[in-house]
Amino acid sequence: MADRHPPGPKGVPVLGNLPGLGRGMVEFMTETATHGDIASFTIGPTRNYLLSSPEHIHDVLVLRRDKFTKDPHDLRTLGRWMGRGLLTSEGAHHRRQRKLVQPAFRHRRMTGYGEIAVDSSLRQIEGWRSGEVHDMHHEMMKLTLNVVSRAMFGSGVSDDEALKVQRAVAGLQDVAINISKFGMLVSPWLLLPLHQLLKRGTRVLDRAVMRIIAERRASGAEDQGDLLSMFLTAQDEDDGSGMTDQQVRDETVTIFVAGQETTANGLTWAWYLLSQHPEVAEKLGAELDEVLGDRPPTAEDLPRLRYTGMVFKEALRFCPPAWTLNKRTPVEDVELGGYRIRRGSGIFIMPYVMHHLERYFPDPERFDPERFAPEREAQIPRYAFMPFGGGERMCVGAGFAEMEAKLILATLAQRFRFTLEPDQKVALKPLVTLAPKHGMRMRVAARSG
Ligand code: HEM
Repeated sequence: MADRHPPGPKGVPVLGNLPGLGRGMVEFMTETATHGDIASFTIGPTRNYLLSSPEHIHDVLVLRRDKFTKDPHDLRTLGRWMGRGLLTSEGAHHRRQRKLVQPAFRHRRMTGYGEIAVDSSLRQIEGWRSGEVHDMHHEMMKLTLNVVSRAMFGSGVSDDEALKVQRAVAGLQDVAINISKFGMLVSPWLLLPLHQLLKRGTRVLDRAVMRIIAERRASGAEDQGDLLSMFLTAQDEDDGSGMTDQQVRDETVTIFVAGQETTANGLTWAWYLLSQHPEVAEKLGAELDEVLGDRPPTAEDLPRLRYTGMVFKEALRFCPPAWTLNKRTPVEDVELGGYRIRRGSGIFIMPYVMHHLERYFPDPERFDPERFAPEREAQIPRYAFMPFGGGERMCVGAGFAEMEAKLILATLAQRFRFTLEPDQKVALKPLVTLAPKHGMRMRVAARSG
């Protein structure tokens, strides 16, 4: 096992590659991947590795998953307000929670969530008229928040109560992003006001979610077809135990965090890419006319909306909302690709980087849904395309997200065409998810009229 480091971009003394990263993380990582299947770089004293071969990724996420964890520092920071839900837990606790949460996303429950996605879309665009300009990023954020909230709480929770949870989660996400952004630059005590905001916000969120849980438990209502019902009645098949109120709270908050912005950004990029490729938008419209005519789509239509599915997959390839997985770290020294990787170093697995590798996606900067025609999709190796991650930490909501996004795409594209406003600047903003930096203002035109 070699003790030398894998190749990588040159850094500067003390700071290592921090200046390069500061100039743009997506660009830096894309360049780093050109150094090899395992490339290395440093952030201050910490050595980090970027994996860009499906084999190494499979090794870390699946074959030797027990040798790697999500970065404990990141888990602690997020856990302070998100608690110990699926995203922020590890080991036995994670495995148990995953078993309890997963059934809420089983196939047969999807029809109901699909109805919510279509109904919410129709309500949101009800007043839209040809010639109006809408910021599609803002619109998609609002829509997916509404969908996730209705799927979570069903109709048993008033709009007012759901809104309190939505606002509290959004506020906490902003504070948490600022803490991690400024945490690298200023001394910790300067961040105290932000930490206090986080504490206060968490109390507000806890009160709102706990009240909803208490009301639902007190009502004795059985399965109402929503995620909350599933969480409250979930039982561990080994010992029959269920989730405590705290666990239900943590998983609820996790679903709001993991399930809204990701889908919203995936859809926003899809609208942008469609606006730049009128021939694709045309073909999409033709499929919707043929399969649906004038009626709104349902989850049962999805197998026949093949091109719609290909368009969404290619949008996820081109601009994966989860552009990087949570950083992993080995729990002990390990060997990977002939190199010794020390315990505590950082391991980066980045869907964005994988999705733009020429060897798997020829001419990667070209938007081309035909890559996902069934016979061609079968040639793409697992982990070359990985918008939802992989292994036991793979997105638990992947099926939900795909169904929701395709139904939203179908509902809106059936009725409108979207053109980018000429003065709209388009750039990537890679924070927790890959957002558009300047919003996405688009002019709408009714298709039938
Ligand atoms: C296009 C939309 C989405 C994308 C691209 C996406 C992507 C991902 C990825 C890549 C991970 C793995 C992170 C890692 O391993 O570091 C993940 C985890 C997760 N996602 Fe999603 N997601 C999406 C939508 C959703 C939705 C709609 C929900 C719930 C309704 C959801 C719930 C979760 C949860 C709970 C986890 C943690 C799973 C675990 O660790 O066991 N996601 N997601």
